[in-house]
Amino acid sequence: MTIAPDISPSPEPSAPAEKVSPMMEQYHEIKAANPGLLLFYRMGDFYELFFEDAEIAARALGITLTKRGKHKGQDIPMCGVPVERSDDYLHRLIALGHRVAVCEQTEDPAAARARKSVVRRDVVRLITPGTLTEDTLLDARANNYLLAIARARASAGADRIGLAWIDISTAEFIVTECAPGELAATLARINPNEAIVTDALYSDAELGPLLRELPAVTPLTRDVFDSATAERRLCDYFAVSTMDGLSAMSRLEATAAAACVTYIDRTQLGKKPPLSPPSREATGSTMAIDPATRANLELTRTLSGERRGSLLDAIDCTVTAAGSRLLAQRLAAPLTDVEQIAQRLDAVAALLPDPGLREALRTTLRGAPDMSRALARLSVGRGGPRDLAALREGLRAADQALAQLGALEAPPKEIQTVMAALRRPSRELAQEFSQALADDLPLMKRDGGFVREGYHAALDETRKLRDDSRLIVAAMQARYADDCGVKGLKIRHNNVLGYFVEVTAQHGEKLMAPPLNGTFIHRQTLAGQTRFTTAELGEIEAKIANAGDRALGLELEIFERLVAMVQQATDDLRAAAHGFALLDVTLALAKLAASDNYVRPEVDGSLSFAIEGGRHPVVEQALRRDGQPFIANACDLSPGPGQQSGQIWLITGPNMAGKSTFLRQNALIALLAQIGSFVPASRARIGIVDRLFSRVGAADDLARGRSTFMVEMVETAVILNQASERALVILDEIGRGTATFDGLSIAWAAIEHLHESNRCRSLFATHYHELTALSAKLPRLFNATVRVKEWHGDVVFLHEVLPGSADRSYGIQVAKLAGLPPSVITRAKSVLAKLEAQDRGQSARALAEDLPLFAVTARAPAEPSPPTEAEQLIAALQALHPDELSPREALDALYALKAKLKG
Ligand SMILES: Nc1ncnc2c1ncn2[C@@H]1O[C@H](COP(=O)(O)OP(=O)(O)OP(=O)(O)O)[C@@H](O)[C@H]1O
Repeated sequence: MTIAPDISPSPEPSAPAEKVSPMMEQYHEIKAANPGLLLFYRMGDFYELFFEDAEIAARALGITLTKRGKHKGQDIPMCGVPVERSDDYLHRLIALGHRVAVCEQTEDPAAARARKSVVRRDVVRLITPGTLTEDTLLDARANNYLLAIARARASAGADRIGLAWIDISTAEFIVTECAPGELAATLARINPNEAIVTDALYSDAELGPLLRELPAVTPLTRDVFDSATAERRLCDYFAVSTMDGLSAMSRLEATAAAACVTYIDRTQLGKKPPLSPPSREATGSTMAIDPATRANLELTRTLSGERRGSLLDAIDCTVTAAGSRLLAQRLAAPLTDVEQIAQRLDAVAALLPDPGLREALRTTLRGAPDMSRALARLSVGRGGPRDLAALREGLRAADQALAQLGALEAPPKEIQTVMAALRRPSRELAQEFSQALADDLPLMKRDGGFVREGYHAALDETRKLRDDSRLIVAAMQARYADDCGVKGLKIRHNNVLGYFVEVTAQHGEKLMAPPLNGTFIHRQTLAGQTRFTTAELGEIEAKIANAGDRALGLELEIFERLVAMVQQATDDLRAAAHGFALLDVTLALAKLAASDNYVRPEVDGSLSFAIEGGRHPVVEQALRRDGQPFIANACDLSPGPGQQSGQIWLITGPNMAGKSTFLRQNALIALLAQIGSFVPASRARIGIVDRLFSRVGAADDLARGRSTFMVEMVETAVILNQASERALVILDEIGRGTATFDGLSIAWAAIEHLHESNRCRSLFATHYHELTALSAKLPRLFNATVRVKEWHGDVVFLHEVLPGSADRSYGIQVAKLAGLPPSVITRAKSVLAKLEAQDRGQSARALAEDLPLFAVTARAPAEPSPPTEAEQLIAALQALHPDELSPREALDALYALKAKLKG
């Protein structure tokens, strides 16, 4: 989805002849300064939207569209949302990919009235999907990324893409580069909430459609992506004179990174949320998983879009939101570095044997609030007292966790990292917070009452005055009644007179006569009462009225002082917050390993893939809930003796036997191993997988105008074109979306290609039993089948994967189980009997012997002819990047081109 085209520019300024109200004039001015954003224009207790904004918001929020006045003779459409419920509405607009400018009244309306002009207003913040910090607008368990995408053009096919992504709610900042062909997988991995790109990239024929599928894309002008000023903008943001000491980045990565900080600067209106220095993700350091594979394997969402039932849901035993976010990040980006994976596994292994320690630590973590998000809010001035308390509780929890971790004899490296991180923040901060903050805290600092009694003497005194006002007035009333000898004398308060003394009319005379009239000043005579003030009452009144304001003022000062202390300690606090997340994930994986009986995988640089007793992590849990066992199965795709490449298993077997489950479980085991988790198996040895491909099931993609079969072929094409030896490929029923022989032929050729060209470890499930004949020709192709038993004409699923091939699909038996009418079942059986008489298997075996191997014809590339002069010139021109040339270099390049022409 995209936003910019949704929101037309503000209405044109009206013709001078037409009278525009000052308010509308102000509206237009502010709107014009914030193009592409919905303007929330504050009017009293409402944010109002006008013109197209109102129409968009009314449609998106389902609220009433009304009118207010006229503009150029036309009604002005308007809709409004109440300020106190605006978070709700903002949340919905942001979720739809809109961006909002919040415009507040910046002066007291009374002041404007006195000036006889419109209330001053200003945009106080821009809210966009990728730059949120408010808890109410964020999903606690997911990261909220803003992603900038920059492109460097190069000669044909060698373009590069630079990416930088930031979660300002947690300060994470990462950069990397990829090839355009890898962009889809990279976007799927990062899963940004908002992307910013140049106008050119946004409308690029090849990459534009990919970008427009993201939840929100904002095209921006070139200056934001200007590589020449990138370093300077980054330096400005981090207040350093060179980025060299902070981060090593390519020019392209720096361009994307600078675009991110510029956009943040703009949306936060100059406030600079603290960010970690950009950390560079080395190309190839994570397992590449394209969007189709992620969807097919249901990593974070099921195919129907829910978290429940996904792998993440099944393995997420974290107890904190930050832990849950980190686990999701790890799942999105499994590692390819053996050493790093081993470190994570060591940490899980260290926490595995002691369930008591694990539970104690998890209890501690449950009490540790989301420090990183509290920190981010405080640093952009949007934090409240509860954010300070979150840091206080976090530091307490850090001490507790450190004491508990002390029980580990030799903590492995990752746990040592956690411990070092938890030790970083100074404990004085925690002490100060404990002394300063009350037990019950208001959400907003402006509500006051968050500073603990006894922390600040002047505040205590002021509060006493405010709180004791009733007692003081009551005492005065008693004294006055006594002095005047008027029992019924009362001190009352209203907005006109403030505090005043009131007596019945019959006593009024007495107070107006000497000597009492020296003290009591007559103010008002009503039908039955007479009212007076006194100098003393006036003084007390001023004190009481000011006391409330002063108490709040003092509290706000204290708040700012505490926030300044936090800002000093931001890096340490952030490190501690990350330490908690790391600990939470490690504990969660240890708990999972213990409760679901997972083993530590051996991960190395080989091409092995040997799983014993493998299970599907999600299906196993689901079956367990129903009291059913999961049948464990082995899988070995490792190169056989004397072989250089991994094997392909061709799995045949009846419907419902468990083929898809088997395929997916092996992909998921590889993935879990490489995020550093134990795996659902009795033994697993996995040589690093650099890319995971899966083509499972079929779904129409009508939104993109592709039929089921087209989707299937597009995804298969990606695999056959891109999978290298280190990939793991899962193909389920390729070719089933078309006529039998077309499908069989495609599946046949695809297997040959995988075997001869890709040479990667693969699992291929099919109902085309004819394909099993291929194993006779392809030495690394291995037939396996899922066993069933036939019993009184019905089929019993055993879910055991064994060597060999199935002779039939038992489709009709499964259809019977599904409740197809008996007449249809009987008819289907007789049709099947006729078809089987034709014995397709026989002819396929013959075919396998007759056909020359695919590779022989397909792999020999045609000899390329030498490039012509024109082609050479074109290539030289394509290799030139005018933006990156000095005038001198440009001139030289021109001479060189001329020389080529002459030559
Ligand atoms: N190893 C297993 N142990 C226990 N139950 C299993 C196992 N594998 C699969 N099942 C059960 O069998 C059901 C069907 O499995 P699956 O979808 O993998 O079959 P399939 O062979 O791919 O079927 P089809 O060919 O019709 O697509 C699963 O939903 C699961 O409940």
